[in-house]
This record gives sequence, structure tokens and C-alpha cells, in this order.
Amino acid sequence: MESVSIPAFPTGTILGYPRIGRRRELKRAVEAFWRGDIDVTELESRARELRRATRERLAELGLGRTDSSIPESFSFYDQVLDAAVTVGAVSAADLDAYFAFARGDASRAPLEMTKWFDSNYHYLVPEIGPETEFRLTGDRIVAEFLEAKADGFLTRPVIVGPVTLLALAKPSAEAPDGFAPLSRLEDVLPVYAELLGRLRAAGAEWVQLDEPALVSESLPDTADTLRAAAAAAYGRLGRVEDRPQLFVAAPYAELGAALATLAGTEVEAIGLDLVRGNIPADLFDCTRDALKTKTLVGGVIDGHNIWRGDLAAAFAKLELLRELSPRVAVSTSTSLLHVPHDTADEPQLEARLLSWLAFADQKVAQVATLAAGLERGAAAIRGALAEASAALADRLSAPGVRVPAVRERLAGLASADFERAPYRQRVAEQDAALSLPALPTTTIGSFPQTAEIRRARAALAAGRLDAAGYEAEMREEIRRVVALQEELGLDVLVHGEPERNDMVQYFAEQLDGFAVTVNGWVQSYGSRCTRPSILWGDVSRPAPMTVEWSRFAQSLTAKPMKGMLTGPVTILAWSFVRDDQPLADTANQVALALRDEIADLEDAGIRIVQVDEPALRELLPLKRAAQAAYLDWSVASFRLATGGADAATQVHTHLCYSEFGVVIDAIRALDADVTSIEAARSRMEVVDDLSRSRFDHGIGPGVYDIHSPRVPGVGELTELLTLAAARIPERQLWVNPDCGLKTRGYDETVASLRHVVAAARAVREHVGAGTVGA
Ligand code: MET
Ligand SMILES: [Zn+2]
Repeated sequence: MESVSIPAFPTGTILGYPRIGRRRELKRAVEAFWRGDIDVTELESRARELRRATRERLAELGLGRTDSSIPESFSFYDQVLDAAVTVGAVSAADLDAYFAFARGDASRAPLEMTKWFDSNYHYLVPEIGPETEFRLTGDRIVAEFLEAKADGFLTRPVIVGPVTLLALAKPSAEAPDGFAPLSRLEDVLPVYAELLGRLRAAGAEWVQLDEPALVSESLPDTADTLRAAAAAAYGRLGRVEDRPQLFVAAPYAELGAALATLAGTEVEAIGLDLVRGNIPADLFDCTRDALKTKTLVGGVIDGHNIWRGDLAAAFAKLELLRELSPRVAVSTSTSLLHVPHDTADEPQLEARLLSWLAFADQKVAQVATLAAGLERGAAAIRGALAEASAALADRLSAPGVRVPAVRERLAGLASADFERAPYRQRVAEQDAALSLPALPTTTIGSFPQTAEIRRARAALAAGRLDAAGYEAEMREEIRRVVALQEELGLDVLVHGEPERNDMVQYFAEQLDGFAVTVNGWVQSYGSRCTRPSILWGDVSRPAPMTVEWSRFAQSLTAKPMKGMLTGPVTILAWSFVRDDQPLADTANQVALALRDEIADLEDAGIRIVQVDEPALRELLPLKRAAQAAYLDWSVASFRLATGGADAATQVHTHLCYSEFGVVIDAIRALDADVTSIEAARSRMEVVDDLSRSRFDHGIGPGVYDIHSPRVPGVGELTELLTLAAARIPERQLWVNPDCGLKTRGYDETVASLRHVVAAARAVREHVGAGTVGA
């Protein structure tokens, strides 16, 4: 291509922006549509308003209106589903059909959902087989570009790239053993090529193809296979005649050897994550030569965390990048999807803490600052760099960031603090203490968070209800939930967690070292958002956090009541965590607080304690070389949290949201007496992994998917349990849903649990079991 006609890549950009809306407008609209309160026209118009507001805001913050610097990164539910729809891999003629892939309907189960790289965002897993027909079907990406154009913007369409789309897909049910969706690359490329042609015809100058698969060593396809696919894909797409220029973004870790691969293709710009990765030093001459003709987009602003960070260091990285190419642009390391909108929406936070933070809008402004530096020289931004450095220095020396008592306790830990009594001894003592039937039934902790519960919480927050009134309402709820479980015939009960706004924030609010936000919502999946807490200082527990609720719940029943805590890894994973010390140290501080809580629960008469670690897999580094160290500290922190529990106390853990096959050894190393684990969406695959690895502790493979309102039948539950019972010794097997019930309604919950108990009873009779240990 001739350089004269090529519009340059914008000097400053972001890889994507939160799409749920600063007041969760999209969530409200989509959920209203699902309820039938608004029709599709109204939904589309609200979404359009949101996209408009986003573009205007980004322009206000310093991105150009007509230079392709504003990414068009909207989605009604999920960007992977969007890409699959666009290429026809799943066919969704309208929004109803689209949402049915995500949520299921009368005729279909939803697509499987799993974590997007090492974030807390979940994507839907498309199913692709040898017969899947690809053809350009979705035109939303073109329509949104045109919509922006009509408003006077020239934006940059964003789509998940072909390699990542196929690498994240799973083989369809009909696919033969060993089939890899990536083998269909040649068939999907013409569709991407056609899309590029359409975007060009619509006037797009740049398009962004997200290819995070290229940084990962944790996918079924090897890094070599992924690189070969990238070479083929971008070789082919590079040759498309009339196309926009291609910006391939590779967020979430270092691109490594795939940088040379992309350099060898005709893509015009390459996005590097320079927060997680470094600027490569050992490049071959041919790669160096090739890179000189590309725009290198340095992702130096952390898209994954909320610290204001070291802006001067970020700028220095960009200057270093200039040694590789004269064309350097600045961007975020990942989409800003993972951070809340605006620190200005948190006036209740201490001004000092606020000055250390940058949410999405502040990060866009940081990008604009660094872009100005690139264009006009470092001197032009000296003031802004100095301000950021001063804020950082202030953070590192502020009171509460390093608390001597916490540090001394950590320094004094011995290996015995990480060990419980031998498992055999524990089983004997627990069997005697609990006398449970074979295949005990339980739930994962939360019961539906009803409108009344939410109303009471809102009233408490607004001062319309006092603490005593709130507590009384929660006790009433616990009473109801316990009575319901007794009536259903469950064996191990829970108090239902009505008092918890969120399984991490509830603890963050009670621990020193944390702050919580009011509007800091981040999309977790579809319309679901979480509000991560901010872990800024040394963590300690000023007072018991859950004990009174559990004591009360246990007083209502003779059956064992599970105490319910969130584990250290999950507390870290779902918070924004300080970046000034190793995660391992922060995790152990949290673990010690939980350890004290478990001791207090035992004193209150609680005999089973569940420590949830749903995020164990999520934080697993994408690069193999870093995984062992991560698993060491994450497992250690769980063991430190639970290591003080009495042998007779049954420690449970719960894992969900991911494929756990690769961390089976770590799960065993947690040494929990019972592990409940998500399995229903993938038909008990995890059971095979577990039986292969000779996991010999208690295990409850989730028998139904709580992410969908569908009520499973007794027949299908019995079948799944029978499947599990054939692989897992009966003394190990527990029966439970695959996650907490807080997002469900009562009708479906009661119906589903009734079926679960019936299925467990049927299978118990079938395997002819009596009481374990009797
Ligand atoms: C995302 S895992 C949720 C576990 C928690 N105990 C609950 O039931 O809600
Ligand atoms: Zn769960």
C-alpha cells in the first residue's frame, strides 16, 4: 500500500470501554426486555443512546472524533457471542434468539460460559464442528459504525479476531474426538474478509481485531498452533483488497514469539500489553525490519486495575518502543471493560484514596496525556507526570498501607500453620460428629436475593431502616430459608446469605485495608455486574464478620449449618488489589483474618465451614512459567485460612465458573474435606478429571446450572448422578447445585431443589447405600 493514502493510526486510543453504562443503563434495559416490560424497539433505542453517550464522553475526555481513536466496543451481552453470530457460527436471527444462546429457553440449554483470559469477565463458548457453516450474518458491527458516522464520528469497529474466536470455541457435540475448532480457520477467513470489505465500503479506516489467544499458553491449542493460525489468518486478511487497515490487539500478557508472526503479515498496527508484558529485546533482524513499517500500540495504561499508576514510567516505555518503530501510539493494556467508569462517581471515598485511583475515564485522560507527550515531547506533559508520581509516592507512605502488627504476624508463620490433621483422622472425627447419609445433599450458600431483601438493604443504606430493623428482617429471612431446607429434606443446611450484598464486598466492608465503591460496577457476564472493592492497605479483622448470623441459623435446626466464608484468592481476584507488594503477601493477610473467623465460628458451635474459592482458576497466569508459583501461593493462602480448623470441623470449598481440569492437583492440595464444583454445563467432564487424578476427598459435582432459570427434571438429575456415582466412590459423593442460588427466583429454586433431593434419594437406593460410617 502507498503510504500517502493511509490514514495514520491515532496517537492515543483505548482497546474498549465499559458498555454496561455508568448507571448500568444497559443492564436495566436488557433485563426489562427479558421481563417483557419493553419491546425490542425500545431496547435498541436505549442501547443507541448509550453508545451515543459513550462516544461523546470519550471525545470529551480527549479521544478524536474522526480519527478512528474511539473504539466501537458495544455488546448487548458478550463480544465472543457477537463474533460467533457475525460469522454465522451460531445463528441468531433476532435479539430473542441471541439472548437464548446466553440464557437458554424452553428448547435449548444456554451455551457454556467461562472466564475470559485471567479476568473476572465471562464469555459464552460457541460450539463449532466440522459441519458448522460460516457466512456473514450479523451486520451489527457495520450498523454501529454507520450510526456513529451519522453522528459525525469516525470510529474504529472492534471484533474478536478469527484465531481467538476459534481457539475459544469448543467442539460441537457432533464433532469427532480430537476435533479442534481452529481447524476450521480457512473456512471462517472468507467471512472475516467479506466483513472487512463491508466495513471499508461503509467508510471505516481502521478495524481492531482482538487476538488475546496469541498471548495465552493456557488454551487447548498450543502456542505454536496459535502462531501458525495467526500467520495464516493475517496473511490472508492482509491481502484483502479493499479493506480498512488492520489493528491486531493482543491484550492480557506478553505477545512473545507471536510478535514476530504478526510482524511478518500485512497488518498495519499491533497492540502490545506493556503492563503485563515487556518490550521484546531479542528480535531477529527481519522482525526488526518488519516492525519499522508497523504502528506499535503500547498498552501502557493498565486496563485491569484502578491505580493511577506511574505515568512517567508508562511514558518511558513508549519512548523505548520508539526504538522499534517510528510509529508509536499509546493505549490501554486491555479493554477498560474491567474497570468502573469514573472516580467522580465516588465522592464518599476519602480524597486521599481517590487521588491514587484512575477508573476508565481517568485512564482515557491518561491516554490523552501520553498521546500529547508523544506528539509534542515529554516537556509538554511534565506537569501531569509529576502529579502522578507525587500521588504514587503519597500512596506508598500513607498510614494503613503498612501496619506493623499485621506484618509481624505474617513474618512469624511456620509450616505447621498450613497443615491440618491427616485426612483419615479428620474423616473419622467428622463422620462421628455429623452422621450424614450417603450422597449428602446441600446447597452452595446463597438463596434467592428477593426484592424484599434488596429493599431492606437499600432502606438501611438510605437511613430509612435502622440496624436493628434490618437485622430483624434478615433473621426472618434466615428463619424462612432454614424452614424451607428442612421441608425439602436437605442434609447440610445454609443460612442463605441474605445479609450479603456480595460475597467479597461483604467481607471487604468489615476488614481493615479495604474501601468499597458506590457506583463502581464492572460487567461480569451479560447483564450481571460486580462492584469490586479496593484493597489498598494491610488487611486485618477488627471483629467477627459472620459469626452471629451463623450462630442464629444453627440455633434453628438440629442439622449441621455450614458457615460460609469467601477465600483469600477470590477476595483478591474480585477486588482491585494493591500492586505495591506480592499478591502472595496480600493473600496471606486475608487468610489470617479468615483463620480467626473460622476459630470464632467453631466456638459458636458451627461444625462445617465452607471457604469459597470460585476464582482459583481465574488468577492462573496465562504463561506456563508463572503458573507453578501462583498455584503455590494461592493454595498456601487457602491452607493458612483453614489450617487452624479442628479435625472434627468439616472444611468445604466451592469452585465454579471455569474449567478446572488443569488445576486438579492444586484443588487436591487445598486439602478441603469436601469440594463442590461446577460441572453441569459441561456434563460432568470434571468428574472424569477428578477420577483420573484419584482425588480421594469429598466431591460435589454440581448437578444443575444455576445460571439459567430452567428447572432440571428428576430423570436428568438421576442420570447425571448415576454417571458421577459410576466414577466417584460413593463415600466421596455429595449432591448439590453448581453454584449459589442468589440470582434465581424462589419458584424455580424450590422446584429444582425438590428434584435434586428426589434424585439423590433415588440414586442412594440404587447404589444400596446406608449411612456412611455406620
Ligand atoms: C460464585 S460462588 C458463590 C458461592 C456463595 N457461597 C453463594 O452461594 O452465593
Ligand atoms: Zn459458585
